[in-house]
Amino acid sequence: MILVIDVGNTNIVLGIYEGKKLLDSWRIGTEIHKTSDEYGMIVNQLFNFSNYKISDINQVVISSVVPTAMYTLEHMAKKYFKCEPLVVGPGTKTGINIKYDNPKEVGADRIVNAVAAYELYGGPLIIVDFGTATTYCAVSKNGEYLGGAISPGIQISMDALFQRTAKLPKVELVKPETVICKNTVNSIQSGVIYGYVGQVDYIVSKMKKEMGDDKVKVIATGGLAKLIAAESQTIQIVNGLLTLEGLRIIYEKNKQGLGD
Ligand SMILES: Nc1ncnc2c1ncn2[C@@H]1O[C@H](COP(=O)(O)OP(=O)(O)O)[C@@H](O)[C@H]1O
Ligand SMILES: CC(C)(COP(=O)(O)O)[C@@H](O)C(=O)NCCC(=O)O
Ligand SMILES: [K+]
Repeated sequence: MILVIDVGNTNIVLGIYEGKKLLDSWRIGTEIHKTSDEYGMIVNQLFNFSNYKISDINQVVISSVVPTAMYTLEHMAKKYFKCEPLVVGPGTKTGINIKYDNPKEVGADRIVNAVAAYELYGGPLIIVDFGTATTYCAVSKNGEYLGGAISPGIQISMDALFQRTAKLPKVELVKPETVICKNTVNSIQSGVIYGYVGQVDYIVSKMKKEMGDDKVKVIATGGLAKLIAAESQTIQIVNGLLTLEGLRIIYEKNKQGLGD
């Protein structure tokens, strides 16, 4: 069994795979001040609760866009799982040819998503990941990572509105019935959610045009994917487990070189 860990700016998602099968997954908050021992104890409790043993795991695979948390989790893997974790980065085999100006600059989560989506659905495709930030990534028919776009995430857009105004409250991210709203709470929900749907459909349509292909598949993932996909005209597939799947596939591609 392997333990895969995806460290985002808001959440750390952990999953256990046996072969291709995801046995369990958990989501915990990303806290850069937590120590490797604290993370070790959280993982230990999650394992205990679900009746898994730390010793069942023969490899830990990590992708992170938060460097401090990555070092902490690497250390956690060494200390508690007695293994040298596979950390997605330069040198990791992915099967994806990165066409970014500087390939090292691309967030590991974006690469991992691209690996998963390309393997599961085939290219050409666009991945939209609704995390802390929203990322758009284009992958060609031949598996080239063409690049994409990054915008402020839905929750942080909403948080900024609350923080920088005197009278606007913090509201729940739910879709109001109508776009024209008659109270402040619904008006904010309307602007943020329908505005976001517009952003997604506009960017995806422009990306498709630049890719010069009508058969581009559009896959959404991340904490808030379902909310937007329900309203979007361009998103075709929602796969909330894309990053975990990508980590499993990357493990398969790299396991020969690992010491177990
Ligand atoms: N299961 C969920 N249901 C609804 N919202 C979620 C869920 N998981 C995460 N979120 C929200 O999605 C946003 C972050 O998504 P996530 O994909 O975990 O981000 P990151 O990868 O950047 O840590 C946050 O605003 C969080 O509150
Ligand atoms: C864009 C991101 C902040 C998204 O992270 P997330 O929302 O998943 O926490 C992350 O992928 C990142 O730090 N990327 C580096 C810059 C780039 O991809 O070009
Ligand atoms: K993410």
